[in-house]
Amino acid sequence: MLPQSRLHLTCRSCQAQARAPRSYHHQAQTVVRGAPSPATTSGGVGVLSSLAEETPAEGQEQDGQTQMERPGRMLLLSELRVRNAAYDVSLSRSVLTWKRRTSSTVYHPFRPRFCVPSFPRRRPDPGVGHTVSVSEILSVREEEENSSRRRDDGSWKKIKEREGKDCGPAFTVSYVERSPHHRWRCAEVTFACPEEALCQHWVSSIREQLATIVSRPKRLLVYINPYSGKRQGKRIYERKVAPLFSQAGVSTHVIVTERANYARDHLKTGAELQKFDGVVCVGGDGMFSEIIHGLIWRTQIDGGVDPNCPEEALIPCTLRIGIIPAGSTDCICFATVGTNDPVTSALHIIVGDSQPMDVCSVHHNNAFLQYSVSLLGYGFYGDVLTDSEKKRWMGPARYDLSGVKMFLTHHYYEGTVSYLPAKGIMGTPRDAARCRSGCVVCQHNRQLLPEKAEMYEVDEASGSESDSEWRTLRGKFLAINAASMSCACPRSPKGLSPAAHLADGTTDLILVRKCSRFDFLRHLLRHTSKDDQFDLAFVEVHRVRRFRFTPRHCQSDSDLDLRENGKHQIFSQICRDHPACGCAPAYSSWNCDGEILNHTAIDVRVHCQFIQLFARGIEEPKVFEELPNPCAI
Ligand SMILES: CCCCCCCCCCCCC/C=C/[C@@H](O)[C@H](COP(=O)(O)O)NC(=O)CCCCCCCCCCCCCCC
Ligand SMILES: Nc1ncnc2c1ncn2[C@@H]1O[C@H](COP(=O)(O)OP(=O)(O)O)[C@@H](O)[C@H]1O
Ligand SMILES: [Ca+2]
Repeated sequence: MLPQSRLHLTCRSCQAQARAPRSYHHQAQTVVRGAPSPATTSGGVGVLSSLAEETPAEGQEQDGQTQMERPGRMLLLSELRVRNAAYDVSLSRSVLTWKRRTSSTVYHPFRPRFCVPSFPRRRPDPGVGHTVSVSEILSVREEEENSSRRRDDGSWKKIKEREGKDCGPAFTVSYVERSPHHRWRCAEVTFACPEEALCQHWVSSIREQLATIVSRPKRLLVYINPYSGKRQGKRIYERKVAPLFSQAGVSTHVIVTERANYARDHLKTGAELQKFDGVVCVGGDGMFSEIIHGLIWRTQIDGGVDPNCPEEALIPCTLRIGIIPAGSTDCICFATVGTNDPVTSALHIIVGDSQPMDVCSVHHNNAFLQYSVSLLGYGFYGDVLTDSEKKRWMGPARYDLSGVKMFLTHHYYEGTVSYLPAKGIMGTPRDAARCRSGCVVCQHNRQLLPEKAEMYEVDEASGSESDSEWRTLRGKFLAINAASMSCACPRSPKGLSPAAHLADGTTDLILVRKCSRFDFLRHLLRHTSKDDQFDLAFVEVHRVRRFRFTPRHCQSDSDLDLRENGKHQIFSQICRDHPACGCAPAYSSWNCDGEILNHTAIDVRVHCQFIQLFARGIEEPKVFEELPNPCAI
């Protein structure tokens, strides 16, 4: 028998205050159509019944709205206790809300105060409510009497001690709480119930809502590089990530890599990918690079496409990839989540976030070399990487030491850059606006691309006319960088190209021409300040769909003449016939997401939204009303 203690309610449908049972919910159809149901007109009293009875089937959702568009559609409402204080707790399809009862509390179920965490944290106000999106609930569990739970510090504490008294039946909800600097934490709140049956009903109702979120992964394939960064990958995963996955009911198959390219090769041939909802890599950008190479390759082979052929329309990868940052730069994680924090990344994976990302394919003489999602850098960044590989034992600091060394060396490199500007798109590399969660620029520019065909393929098909679209620059450069996303990282929180987009089908080609050391330092320093690193006479930046680079030593004078006539196809010809191409150690190399390319004459094209990450892009800080949450752990 269910508890029948009573609760004051005001129903928006009937505007009548009623004395209702402690557990109350509207008839679903009444709320959908905005008309009072027989139950509500006769006093706003509903009875506790199973969710299956009250939840309309898909076909009944006639207005076509999403769950989030109907936050007020209540499924459950009860008076429960949190830390021995009375709260009105409600569950709708989209939010879980709990609000402290005061003597004057009159419940307004359709006017919740949205109280997502605010910063800085303010003193708790007992009258304030808490609202958590169902999509950000991680798990719910029923507390056993006298049960104990492991704390973050590894010790155990009794639930009863926590509640301060014998609390009877109780359930605990774990959910995402936002902390400063885009970090997410797992918070918990325990609700004490007057009856076991009510407790079970709450637990099963929340679980049923969670089960409707189909985007959440259930099985993950995890690769750990034990040598990434400060060699803490395994420890980070075991201590910080695995417990969260297990708490959220995500099963994992964990593989610790035994050599470079172990994960890539396993994905290419061995992994039973149909068994998994996603792949997680624990490591740095180099490890992520391994994962995408394996996955992209496998997707093409499974789809009957030749991954080596530059003219083939490649099949995008649908299996999402999660990054647990444990590397030296971790710029792919930082630029897609906003922070390099393993717990935050794990929570984005658990809630089933999706973020599409552009991928550049790099070819040399029509032969596939590598994919890139972050930085393709020749000159300065290529040399920093080459030099730093010898200092791997130093960990992440190797980049700073090699950076200073290469800055002092002050080499310049001659070559020719041709590029196909991205036309008709929204956004430029000099925009003040940034690519953020739900970016409209990425959505808009994706729609500009013809279905199943990238822009460059269309250009090639149209023959000589598209040649006129190409622009060619020749000169002496300190650095040639292509940033397919901002490349924000702790060293440069705004990144190499702050206005670049994660998924707009373009890359920002940054050319730093030969200049003095002093000027180059000014340019570098601006990566760490608010000043515009492109606002210098020797720096230019272009948003492009495709580009080619040929170093000076790969070109003959006659080749240069030919190219000036617009025959850019000559690039591959020159390189094939020139024995010195790309191999001479006296010249720079390309840094491709932290891997050194074997060739220097390259042809790069962007594949719009080619892979999917367990991320949502960087969230804009929001002004929230309040959320001091005394229950957060
Ligand atoms: C004077 C300070 C200047 C700071 C300039 C910082 C610019 C940083 C831009 C970083 C872009 C990073 C793009 C990502 C690359 C990663 O894919 C890739 C692989 O990552 P992983 O090891 O995790 O696998 N990482 C990298 O290639 C590392 C690039 C790091 C470059 C650091 C450069 C430091 C430059 C210091 C110059 C100091 C001059 C001082 C003169 C007195
Ligand atoms: N078990 C392993 N032993 C040695 N190298 C590995 C192993 N697993 C992966 N690698 C390679 O280590 C390199 C660096 O990995 P990454 O995770 O990016 O660390 P970091 O950020 O410190 O550079 C990558 O090129 C990757 O292919
Ligand atoms: Ca891009």
